[in-house]
Amino acid sequence: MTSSPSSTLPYRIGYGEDAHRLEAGRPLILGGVPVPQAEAGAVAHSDGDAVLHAVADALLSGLALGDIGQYFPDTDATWQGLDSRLILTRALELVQGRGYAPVNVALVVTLDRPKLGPLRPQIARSVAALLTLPESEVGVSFKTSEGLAPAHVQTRVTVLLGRVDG
Ligand SMILES: Nc1ccn([C@@H]2O[C@H](COP(=O)(O)O)[C@@H](O)[C@H]2O)c(=O)n1
Ligand SMILES: C[C@@]1(CO)OP(=O)(O)OP(=O)(O)OC[C@H]1O
Repeated sequence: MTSSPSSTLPYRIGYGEDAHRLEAGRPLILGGVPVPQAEAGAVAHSDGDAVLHAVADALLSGLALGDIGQYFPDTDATWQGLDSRLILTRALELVQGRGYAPVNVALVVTLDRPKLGPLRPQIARSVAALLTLPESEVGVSFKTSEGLAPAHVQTRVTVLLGRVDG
């Protein structure tokens, strides 16, 4: 897959984003957490978890390892309905294999409805657990699109990667 020269920098920044169209009658999963109040869910090849896709892309980008579409092509039926927690776990393994680990994560979900505030602790806890980070190192923000993109979910993520000694 994508190869990058080995890095010895103490820290590296990663950035990722993902968007999915929303359609009625589908489940909405964000950060590995089902959103029970959602009237519409993501149209996607996998389970459509825009949070986990963006976090995984942020990890990969921090080390110039490409993006999740290269590792999990949406042309491959193997990944149909894939649990996106596996995508994030794979991205984390790749980063760890290069001698880095996430230090903290900041993510912003843009979604008009429903309100996600009540799920903030669950989403932070779920993402943190997948990254083996304390919950306090995962910042979760929510924004509406102010009606500009009502049938759309988007996530933007920054991650700080730190070199692991030894
Ligand atoms: N799906 C969402 C979107 C936003 N929130 C919270 O609402 C507040 C206002 O959001 P604006 O986009 O209008 O600035 C803010 O506190 C968000 O956390 C939400 O809970 N769920
Ligand atoms: C996850 C993959 C693969 O199932 O598909 P989607 O669920 O459609 O998600 P996206 O973020 O558009 O792209 C990455 C894909 O290759």
